[in-house]
Amino acid sequence: MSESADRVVIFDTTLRDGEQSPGASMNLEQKLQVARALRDLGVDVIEAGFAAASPGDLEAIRAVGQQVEGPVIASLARCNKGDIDASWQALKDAPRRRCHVFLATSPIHRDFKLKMAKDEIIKRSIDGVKYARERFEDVEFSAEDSARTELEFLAEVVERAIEAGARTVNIPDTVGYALPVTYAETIRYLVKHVRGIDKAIISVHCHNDLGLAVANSLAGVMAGARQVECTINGIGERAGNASLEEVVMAFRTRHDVLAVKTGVKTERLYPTSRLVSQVTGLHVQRNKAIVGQNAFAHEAGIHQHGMLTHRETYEIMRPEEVGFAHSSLVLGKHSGRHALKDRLVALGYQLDESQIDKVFQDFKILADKKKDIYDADIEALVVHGQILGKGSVAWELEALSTTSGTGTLPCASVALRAAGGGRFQEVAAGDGPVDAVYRAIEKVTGVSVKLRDYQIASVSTGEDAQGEVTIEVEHPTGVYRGRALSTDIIEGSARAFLDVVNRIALKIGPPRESEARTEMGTP
Ligand SMILES: CC(=O)SCCNC(=O)CCNC(=O)[C@H](O)C(C)(C)COP(=O)(O)OP(=O)(O)OC[C@H]1O[C@@H](n2cnc3c(N)ncnc32)[C@H](O)[C@@H]1OP(=O)(O)O
Ligand SMILES: CC(C)C(=O)C(=O)O
Repeated sequence: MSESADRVVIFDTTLRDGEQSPGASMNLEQKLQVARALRDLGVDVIEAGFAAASPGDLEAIRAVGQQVEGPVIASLARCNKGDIDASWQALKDAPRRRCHVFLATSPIHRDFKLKMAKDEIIKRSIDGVKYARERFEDVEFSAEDSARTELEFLAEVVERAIEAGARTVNIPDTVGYALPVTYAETIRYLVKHVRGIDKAIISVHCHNDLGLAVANSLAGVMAGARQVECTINGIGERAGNASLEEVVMAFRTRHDVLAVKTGVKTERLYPTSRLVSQVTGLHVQRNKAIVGQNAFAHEAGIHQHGMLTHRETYEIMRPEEVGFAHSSLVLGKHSGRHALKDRLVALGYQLDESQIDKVFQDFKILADKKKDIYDADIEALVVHGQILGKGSVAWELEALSTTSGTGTLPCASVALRAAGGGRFQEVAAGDGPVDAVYRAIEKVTGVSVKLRDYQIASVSTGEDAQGEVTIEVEHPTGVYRGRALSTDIIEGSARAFLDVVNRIALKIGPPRESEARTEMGTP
């Protein structure tokens, strides 16, 4: 851990305070998986749990302590021998370990919860830190509910904890009550009034009950704190803790003002966020800063136009910095012509201005009805007649029959009508009836593709339920998606395939006369 004055220690408590989010409990394997990801992310301290909470938590802390090398591994403990002994049991074989003891200091906790007078709090804190120091070199003391504690008393407790051997003194805003200005005042007060404060690192631990956890943490750092306790995705008790990714990216993006650094490899933020979300089952809201699905997505036309001219008009961070693949311009009802034109070009369409105007009009009508506009929707607007005329559908399904069953080779016979006139038919065998149909269509059209994804879903109920077939294929000219609805799943599969073939035909031009196909008489 660097000792330089501008280095902030990142103390991750996803596995302890984060796990206190209702429903987020993790088993040993899951804790190990997250701990390894936190190590790869580059955090300095991992609080792996509360050893006295349960035998399972003790074992998980032990496993993390022994198997995850690099960061300091911490266990939380109340100021009592049992909790500290449990922490020692968990961490005695860990190469880098910390015991984190805590005791509440605020009047409301003293009077109602602990029923202890001020002098008892001081004695219990000193005893706890000293007992922990008999085993652990590295002891942190937290004055729980610091933000609602009388400043003079808080300073006294902190001073005595440092004298007793605490190397880190944590000043938690346990219930998220502080404001940036008051929290900064508290930290400044301690810096000024606690004798021996320079022997310890001041730590901040902020909860998000008023949505101020990150702002308060930053204010604390600006006032002199050099450790931030935080969690991935901001998970934690009640409204959560300060979000690690937000704190770290604020330091990085506003280094001009905050002037501190961390050891976090920011490009690991997004993958770590995804992992924690999967393991805990706690979804990340779409508009969550840094790691939400919308964090680098732009829908409004004016913003999209800005992004197309210069990314920094609407982005203060690069998505790659936090492990996102790229920014996205999402097409929707607020999008403008610039973004639509850009997408059309990306999809391979060379349309003139009047054609773009027409697509734009149709696009706005569609966007009023449909929340998400996919590339396939844009392609459908262009392909299905409105822009390039009915004749742009190169192939239409005329007839289809299949045979399949146990012990027989699945076969299909497909007849298609070509846009330029003529009815063509082919038969083919395949691994199943759908595969046979696809091979027959390939033979008729001369368009050969690699199927990447095939999905069928029921879109209604009952015996006449419609099946929606969606497919994704790879062709030398690109990746295409097709979709079709039918009560007959083989027919739906054929139509989805033709949807794709027609998109490809639009790009590569109409079928050549020389292509080998069997023309049939019109019935
Ligand atoms: C702000 C925070 O996030 S603090 C961490 C909170 N996390 C947790 O509580 C999760 C793990 N906790 C647990 O599994 C259980 O609460 C245990 C095993 C630790 C304790 O369980 P129990 O012994 O049944 O006690 P219970 O939780 O009901 O009550 C807490 C007891 O600890 C005492 N206590 C609370 N904080 C402290 C402290 N920092 N130091 C010493 N004693 C404390 C309370 O006064 C109460 O004592 P009592 O039993 O003599 O009345
Ligand atoms: C134990 C301390 C650090 C805590 O979690 C809090 O006060 O919120």
